Parts: sequence; structure tokens; C-alpha cells
Amino acid sequence: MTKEITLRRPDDWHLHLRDGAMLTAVAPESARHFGRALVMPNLVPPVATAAQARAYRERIMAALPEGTSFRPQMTLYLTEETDPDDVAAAHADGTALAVKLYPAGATTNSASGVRDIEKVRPVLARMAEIGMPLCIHGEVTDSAIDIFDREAVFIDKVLKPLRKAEGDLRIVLEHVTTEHAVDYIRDQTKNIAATITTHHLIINRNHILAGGIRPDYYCLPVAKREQHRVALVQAAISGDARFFLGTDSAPHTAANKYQSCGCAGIFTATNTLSCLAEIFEAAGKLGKLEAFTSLNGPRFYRLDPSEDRIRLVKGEPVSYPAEIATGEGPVTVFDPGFPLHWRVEA
Ligand SMILES: NC(=O)N[C@@H](CC(=O)O)C(=O)O
Ligand SMILES: [Zn+2]
Ligand SMILES: [Zn+2]
Repeated sequence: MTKEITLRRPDDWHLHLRDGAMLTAVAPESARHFGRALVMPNLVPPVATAAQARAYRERIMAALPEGTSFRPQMTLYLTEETDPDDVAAAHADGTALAVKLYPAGATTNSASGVRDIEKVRPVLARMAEIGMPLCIHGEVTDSAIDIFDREAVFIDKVLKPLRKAEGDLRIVLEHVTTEHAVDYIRDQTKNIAATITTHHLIINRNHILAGGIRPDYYCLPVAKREQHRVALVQAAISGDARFFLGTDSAPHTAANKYQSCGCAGIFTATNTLSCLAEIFEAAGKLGKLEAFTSLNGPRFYRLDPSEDRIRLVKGEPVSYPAEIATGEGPVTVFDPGFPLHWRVEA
């Protein structure tokens, strides 16, 4: 029996498109299915100013296939030198939708990030005033804190005090990976939401470590135990407007992944929607997929949901390429570890 579902065209509220040859290769992968994506600014050097965001947006537009309706939404990389006026101007004229906070050293290309949150308080206060969202990579960087605890400790030691100090600041806690984060978000009544990635709905830490080390499943924040994956699935399928899709699709070449110190990041742009349909169907919640992929995100960002529609059709297993060729070398496509039956129709 064929089964199908129509959705407003999904948006990806956390995406890494990179630059140069990598951008050229991966941009079409997102443009194929998604209407919009919030593009992360962690290039080297970072996309830190309005002028840099405009230039990066131009490079992305140039990398998109002819006739695509895909529209990148830009973010500014928060540094201790960020100028509140530049941020406010970028927000006012539509250059940037949000600002991204990386604790310095927390993840890929975060060296220019924030060491002392007090130094960026004037920027945050200004953002609170104008309603501009702050997206946060929510992990502490203290080497004494166990890597599996860094998100939970960040929530308690950094996020809670920040929310107390800047109650009007609108925050997205990015790529949440723990039950702790899900419970925290659910307890809040306003000004906060969370993105959930495709891969964190599918893998737990066994995927990375059991039976041999699997660099393709290594990302930050690192996947946690099964109990946490289950909590993320419950949040995603609940329809709760505070949770929405941010794939965190993060391409690294195979050469950079498979080495003694491999890069963090999982590339899911190509098969995300097939993976999500499979998960929501298995939970008996296909009816909530559109809220997660297409409604809750624009609602938080105060944008209209897409008017365009896509159709997902269930049939024989769909095959996706195992890797994407790029000018810098191949990038491995996420393997969910189970067959995918849902394909996206134009
Ligand atoms: N998620 C990752 O493991 N990597 C991301 C950075 C990030 O989102 O933290 C990247 O840019 O490669
Ligand atoms: Zn991150
Ligand atoms: Zn990311």
C-alpha cells in the first residue's frame, strides 16, 4: 500500500554550508528539499559583521542551482568585539536573522567565540531590546567537565543565569542532546526554543563507540545514552512549538573525518527528510512532522511558514549516495542504519 503525506516545504534552522568548493557541492543538497535554512557563521575567518554576512549570502546565492526557491537566512558570529550597532542594523535591514554564540573552544571553528559572557552583555541587551534571537551552542568548555555532561552543565551554569539577567532575550538552544535540555525547555514559558538534529533522533553513543570507533557518527554535542535519544524523539514528535528541526548538517571531507584527530560533524542534508519521515512514522506521529519541519521554526523566528508544499511518498527502499563529491574530497552522507522508504517528490 502506498502512503503519502504533504507538508509545507521544510526549513532547516541550523545548517553549515561552508565556503568555496565545499559550498558549491553541498548547497544544492539543501536546496533540493528545503525552503530556507539558517546558515551558521563558523567560517574561518568567521562571518562576524553585517558586511561579511552580505558577502557570504552572495556567495551562497551564486552556488545555488538555477531556479531554486531556497533562501539562506544569515547569522552573525558573536565575538567579544561585536558592535551592538552593527548587529542592530543587520537585523533591521534583514541582513541577519540571528546571532550565534559559540563558547570559545566548544566546537569546530569556535576559536573566535566568547570567553567571557560579560564582555558581550551590551550586544545581548541590545538584541533583547530589538527582539533579535540568539542561537547558542550550549556546551561548557571546561576540560574538567565530562564531555557527556557539558550540555547539562551549560544549562545550569550559563543559560539559567543568562536568562535571569536578560529575560527578554529570545534564545534558541541549538542541537539539544539531553533529557535535561528537553525538560528545561519544556519548563520555560517564553523566549526560548530548541533545535533538534536528525542524527540525534537516530543515534546514541553506542553508535560511535561500540564495535569499533565510527567517525561518521561523531559530532558535537556528542550523542548521549539511549534514554536521551528517546527524550529527543518525544520532544520532536510532540508538536510542541518550542522544538523544531535544525539539521546541523556539517560537512567535513572524509580525509578530515578519518584520522587520529577527526573533525566533529555529520552530513545529513541529503537524506534528512526520508530519515525524519521514518522516525515520525515509527512513533505513529506522521501527523506531527509538519509542525517540526515547517511550522514551529518560522513561528519562533516570526516569519511566515512556507506556502510551497512537498510530498513524501512511501514505497520500496530509497537509495541515496553514500557520499557527495566535492572539490575538496568526498563527504560521507549520514547512514541511519535502517532502510529508508520515504522519498521526496517535487
Ligand atoms: N556539530 C558539529 O559537530 N560540528 C559543527 C559545529 C557545531 O555545530 O557545533 C561544524 O561546523 O562542523
Ligand atoms: Zn554547535
Ligand atoms: Zn552546527
